[in-house]
Amino acid sequence: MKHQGMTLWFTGLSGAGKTTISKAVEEKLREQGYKVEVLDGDVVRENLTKGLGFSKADRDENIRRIGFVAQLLTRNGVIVIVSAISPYRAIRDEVRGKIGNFMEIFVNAPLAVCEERDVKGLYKKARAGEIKSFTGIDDPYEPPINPEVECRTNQETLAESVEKVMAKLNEYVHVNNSVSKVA
Ligand SMILES: Nc1ncnc2c1ncn2[C@@H]1O[C@H](COP(=O)(O)OS(=O)(=O)O)[C@@H](OP(=O)(O)O)[C@H]1O
Ligand SMILES: Nc1ncnc2c1ncn2[C@@H]1O[C@H](COP(=O)(O)OP(=O)(O)O)[C@@H](O)[C@H]1O
Repeated sequence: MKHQGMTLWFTGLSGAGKTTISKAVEEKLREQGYKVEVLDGDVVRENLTKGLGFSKADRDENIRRIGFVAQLLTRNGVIVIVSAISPYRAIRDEVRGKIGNFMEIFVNAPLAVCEERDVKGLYKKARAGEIKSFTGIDDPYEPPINPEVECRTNQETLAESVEKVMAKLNEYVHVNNSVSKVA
């Protein structure tokens, strides 16, 4: 039987919790014996999409390239975890269409909460005008309309967010019985 994988696509503002939740999900999946690869916006921008900026055209190109790699891995039985702001709905829907086995996870926290967290100090810089086109400040974020999972990270614990993602993934695995484990 040909095994297919699945792409778990985490989208949301900077500081919403994409990396935190996706790392915890990655750990759980590895414990359970799944083949997992992680494509995190921050890391991917140092290699696969090095040189791209934050204009709409560059963000779309970033997402297309990430989507392309995710597509290749997904059709070869890997669970791909993508963690990228991916602020534009149309390009998220485009990669969803290409990948097929795709779960969109909206990591949702109000801008004020993300800004208060300011994990990397970037909101402060954006407010000071030192960074231009910062998502949520002077650049758009288009929330998903019908995501498979929504994690409200200002209202639920990390464990609850992780559980929601795992539960939805298990639904897919049981319906399709097609996500492969490491032999
Ligand atoms: N202008 C601007 N807007 C948003 N984010 C910025 C910007 N400049 C740098 N950064 C840092 O880059 C990370 C986002 O990269 P992504 O590849 O996820 O962005 S995108 O999906 O192409 O929109 C993002 O990482 P996260 O905080 O983990 O989301 C920021 O650390
Ligand atoms: N329920 C939660 N889920 C995820 N992160 C949370 C949650 N509650 C608080 N946080 C905190 O929010 C911050 C999110 O940062 P990060 O995961 O780097 O965001 P992103 O990858 O979206 O930029 C971390 O400091 C994390 O500890």
